[in-house]
Amino acid sequence: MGSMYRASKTLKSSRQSFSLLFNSIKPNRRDPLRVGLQQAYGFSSDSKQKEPAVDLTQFPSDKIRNFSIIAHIDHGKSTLADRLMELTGTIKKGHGQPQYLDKLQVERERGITVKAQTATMFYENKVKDQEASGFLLNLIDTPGHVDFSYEVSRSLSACQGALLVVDAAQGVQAQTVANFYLAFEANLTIVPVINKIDQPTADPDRVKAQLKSMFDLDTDEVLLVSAKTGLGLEHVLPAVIERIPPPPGISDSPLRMLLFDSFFNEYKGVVCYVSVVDGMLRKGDKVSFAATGQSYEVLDVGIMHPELTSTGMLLTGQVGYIVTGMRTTKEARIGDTIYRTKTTVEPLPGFKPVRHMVFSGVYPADGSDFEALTHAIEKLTCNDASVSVAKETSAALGMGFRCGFLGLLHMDVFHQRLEQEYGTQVISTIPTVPYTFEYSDGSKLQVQNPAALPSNPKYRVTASWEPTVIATIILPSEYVGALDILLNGQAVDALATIVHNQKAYRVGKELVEKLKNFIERQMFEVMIQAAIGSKIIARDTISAMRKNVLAKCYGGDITRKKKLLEKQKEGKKRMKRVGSVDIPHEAFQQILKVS
Ligand SMILES: Nc1nc2c(ncn2[C@@H]2O[C@H](COP(=O)(O)OP(=O)(O)OP(=O)(O)O)[C@@H](O)[C@H]2O)c(=O)[nH]1
Repeated sequence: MGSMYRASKTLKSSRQSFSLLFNSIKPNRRDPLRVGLQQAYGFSSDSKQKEPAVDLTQFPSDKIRNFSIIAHIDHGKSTLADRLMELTGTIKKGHGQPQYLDKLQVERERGITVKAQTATMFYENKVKDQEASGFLLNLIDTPGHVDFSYEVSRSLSACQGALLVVDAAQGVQAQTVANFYLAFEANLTIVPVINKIDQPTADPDRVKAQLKSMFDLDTDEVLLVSAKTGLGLEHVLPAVIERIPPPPGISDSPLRMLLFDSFFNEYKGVVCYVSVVDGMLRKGDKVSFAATGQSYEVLDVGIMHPELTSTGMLLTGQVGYIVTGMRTTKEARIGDTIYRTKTTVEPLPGFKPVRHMVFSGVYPADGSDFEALTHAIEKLTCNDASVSVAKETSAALGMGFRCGFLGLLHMDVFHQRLEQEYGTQVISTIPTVPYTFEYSDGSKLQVQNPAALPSNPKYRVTASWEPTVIATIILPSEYVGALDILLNGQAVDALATIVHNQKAYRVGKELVEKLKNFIERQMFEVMIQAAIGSKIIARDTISAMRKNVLAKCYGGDITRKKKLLEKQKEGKKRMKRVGSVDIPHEAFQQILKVS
């Protein structure tokens, strides 16, 4: 094996080999935007097959850590990835292009990540008095916007841990929660990182408390950093190495790899991003894809460092790419298991199927360009497996496709990528959600295109459904009024309601008024209050029925009359304090119906 690598021939000790390895890896100076998108993905027409630059045999599983960077949008994932790549010499410091891994034009123009990107880094970890030890770290930078969460969940499948990045001023946000649960459900070790501590409005203590109360994360384990200034960054990679477990695969088991992403390259065909779960792979090996049953020879294999770098092999636990000469994108099914041909392996679980939220028609702006659009969509969906595509024809627009997306931003980005990366001008129809119609014969029809709804069906439509969301809304308590209704100071739980702060006063006032109409007068005064916490926001009173205690008191003994009235008042006070207010069942129904 050593004979395959120039570097490894001269190795004397592992310490020496590590520094040799470092010297053999030059920071990549290419500017992906300048050299164009195809090259940014790694290959160009004049790119010759390079000698393997890295000897991966020095990195058995226990020297590997695979982790994602996850966060809410704009909390600084890509900037942190930049700093970590600089720290490890993977890219040159001040390479002049912030958010290096955001390579697509659409990402640069919009300032958001839409594609997860992997970078392999080499890092020498020094623990106190021990000798420094070399590690191979695979970092996956993920998008923050909810429309691209499929990218996040796929990336997590190639990792054992995640850096959960939170903005020190904004604190925990919606996608922090969603991404935390994605990582948690995938059983990953979570390393909490509070970023942007350089901001004047940063409040790391508040954010730490949020991380503790919402996710039960240990506040002592939270790293405080500024990806902008570099403050605290030296603690990140040692924490990754100490806390995140190495990949669990078995090196002497038959090869099993997970295909977790892919893209189409004009010169090489389909390039597959893989994570090696068990066994090892070398260039020239024959591999089969479980879902398609197709077999190929591995023509090139390597790592993303951060551009594609041939290594001639991939070992258990490593993340990299393979080229097999696959020409059609349909052959690469994301989530597929790749194994050595003529061996039998248990397929990996793959990914949950995508649920498309919006559908729209995509047609060539010039009707005659249908073929060009077909090719462009085929290639782009190779790099974005979350889009569904089905051919359709419109009387007005000719031949086109009905595409399913995860959201409106996803749809917009897809159109922009078709235009920018493949020069295809498209017309897209008004986006719609999928509807289900039930007919009088009991049959059901799912309609993703308004034009596909039969205008004169044989059977009557008896019911129609549109998608509904059962949602849990998590928001800071100051935005919610927990509106209690109190009768004589006692909360009536059945009437408590959660409303938006802005509506709380109106709703409280209305409920109090209605209660006044529906509750009958009691022997004592009834105070009706609407409250948010301890604050009373609306109030009214139902006066007491008055028993004529003076009825039998003839004559004009004013002192006795006063005494009787005082006694009555005292009794009512006591009743008001201890007595329960009688709300008839029907009154409840009426109040709730009206409210
Ligand atoms: N002040 C300050 N700004 C930062 C820091 N880290 C990142 N930023 C800025 O925050 C903005 C967003 O940073 P990105 O790295 O693109 O954030 P992201 O999480 O990758 O964004 P998405 O991938 O689109 O979700 C940029 O303007 C960064 O310059 C930091 O530590 N301090």
